[in-house]
Amino acid sequence: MVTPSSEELNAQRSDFGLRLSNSMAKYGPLCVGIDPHRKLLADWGYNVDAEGAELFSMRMLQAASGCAAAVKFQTPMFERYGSKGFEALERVLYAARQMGVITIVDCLHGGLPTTISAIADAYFKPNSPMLADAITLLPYYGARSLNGLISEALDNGRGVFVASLTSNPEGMSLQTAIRQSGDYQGHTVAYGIAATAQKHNVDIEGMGSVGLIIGATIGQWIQDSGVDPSQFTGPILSPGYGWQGAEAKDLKTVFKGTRGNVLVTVSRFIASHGPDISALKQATESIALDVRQALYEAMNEGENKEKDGMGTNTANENASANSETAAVDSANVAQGDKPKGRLVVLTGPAGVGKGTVENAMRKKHPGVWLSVSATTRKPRPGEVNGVNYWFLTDQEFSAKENKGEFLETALVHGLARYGTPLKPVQEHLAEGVPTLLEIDLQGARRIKERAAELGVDVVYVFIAPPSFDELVRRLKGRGTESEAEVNKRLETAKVELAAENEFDVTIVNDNVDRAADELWSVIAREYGL
Ligand SMILES: Nc1ncnc2c1ncn2[C@@H]1O[C@H](COP(=O)(O)OP(=O)(O)OP(=O)(O)O)[C@@H](O)[C@H]1O
Ligand SMILES: Nc1nc2c(ncn2[C@@H]2O[C@H](COP(=O)(O)O)[C@@H](O)[C@H]2O)c(=O)[nH]1
Repeated sequence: MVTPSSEELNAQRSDFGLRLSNSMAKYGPLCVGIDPHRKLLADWGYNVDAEGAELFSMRMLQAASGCAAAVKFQTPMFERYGSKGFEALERVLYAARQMGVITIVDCLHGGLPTTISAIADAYFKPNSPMLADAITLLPYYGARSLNGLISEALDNGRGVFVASLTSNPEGMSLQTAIRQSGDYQGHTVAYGIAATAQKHNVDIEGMGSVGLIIGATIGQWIQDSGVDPSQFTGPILSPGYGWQGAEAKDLKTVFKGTRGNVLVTVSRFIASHGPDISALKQATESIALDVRQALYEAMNEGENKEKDGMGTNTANENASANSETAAVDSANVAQGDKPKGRLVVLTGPAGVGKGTVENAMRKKHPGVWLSVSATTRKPRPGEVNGVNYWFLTDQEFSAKENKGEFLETALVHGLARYGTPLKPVQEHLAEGVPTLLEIDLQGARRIKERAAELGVDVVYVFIAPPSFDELVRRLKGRGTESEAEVNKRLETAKVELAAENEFDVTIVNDNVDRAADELWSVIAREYGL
């Protein structure tokens, strides 16, 4: 008899952990929270009832499909409408299954084993009315009280997320309390919960199906809890990003050294861009890139962790849970002796597709860091401060310029000022992180003048359109500028096109994927990747 290899066994798995890690490898670490708050329904012009909640949810689902790894529904937002609310949730879950979107039902159930075993019938069985890929659980009847329900989930290829570290201050004092007896005596309550959950994941290659909930806002409290997310091999669901106050730096603090198993939920920030579907999609894509970048950096902080008391594998041994490309990039980028590559400066006429190409490239290679410029122009719908640009007033911009905080600045199209913050560029280059700027021709020329003085080596890349007519078509088709602004940009474009020979490399953007691959090959060559 031929014994199947672990790869073959893994390929046969149809469990939640594998489905989710495949989805995260494809779409990144974002989970769209679908929470039909009453205020959002009113803002979107919907009735504040079960029907409004359903319409809202269907639209959010549409925005998330193809942009996020999973969606999460908060049951109280449906339950408030009684049986009609549950019917709405059933229909939305059905739609998600038809669309192939992974669903998490945030019902936070917990209780005595005999009582909560009924929950398996509600969510895990093939003919369950609200069949979901995973649900959330509260472990405060004791983490082992959940074992029966977890077994039912695993037997049906489903998963669970057990609340471990929530972000409310009162929750923290409870969760960091020291256990007085029993298993994990002397450890915190949260540690015991995490260690009990981890036991279900130990023999699984890659990401397990029993996850934890760890709030992104807990910051340094993570240390008091004794829980080390980098040692956990199930998925970690992390609420609190954006609206509730957590930023990229918080993800880095809490999830230092994790290996691609953190799923960040964002809800109100995305919903606030609705109901327009393209604005919702754009907001989802922006935040997805932001989260991906922050978690990638978190992954690289905390390399070489040793085994800890949870008896789990080390972070590096669990790299297989990670997205393929991120793992490859990390192996190459995060080594001790990092090559110091040249700064990559990307320029091209307005509307040629610089942003589109560079986004496509970074989706495949999240290890590339894109500088976030400052600008005095107003945000477009869906643009996010700190993600697309730092949106500054004229006074704020001038103050920073006077303090020498910019590598370069320019008045672009005679309409607004733009500038590259100097310090983050220097820091990323010093760490050997592939560093990319997307700036206009004046900025590129200014960098040429200053590069030697700053000790920065630069490779200049020009993105060209297949033809001028196509450039006009793209610029007008984008629909984000008035006719006067489009004309202004086309004027600048003529000057920029004439400067192509000042650049080291030209990439013709006739096809986004191909141009993105070309851009990556320039970066890979520069940084020895
Ligand atoms: N290869 C391509 N084929 C067809 N359309 C494209 C291609 N690349 C980008 N586009 C489209 O062209 C428009 C402009 O793209 P994008 O906003 O990325 O340009 P940009 O160069 O970053 O602009 P700006 O200089 O104003 O920042 C968008 O609508 C985008 O979808
Ligand atoms: N010189 C700089 N140019 C920049 C910077 N950031 C962006 N840009 C360029 O401005 C135009 C317009 O951009 P848009 O987002 O308003 O359409 C485009 O050509 C960008 O490349 C910067 O920091 N410095």
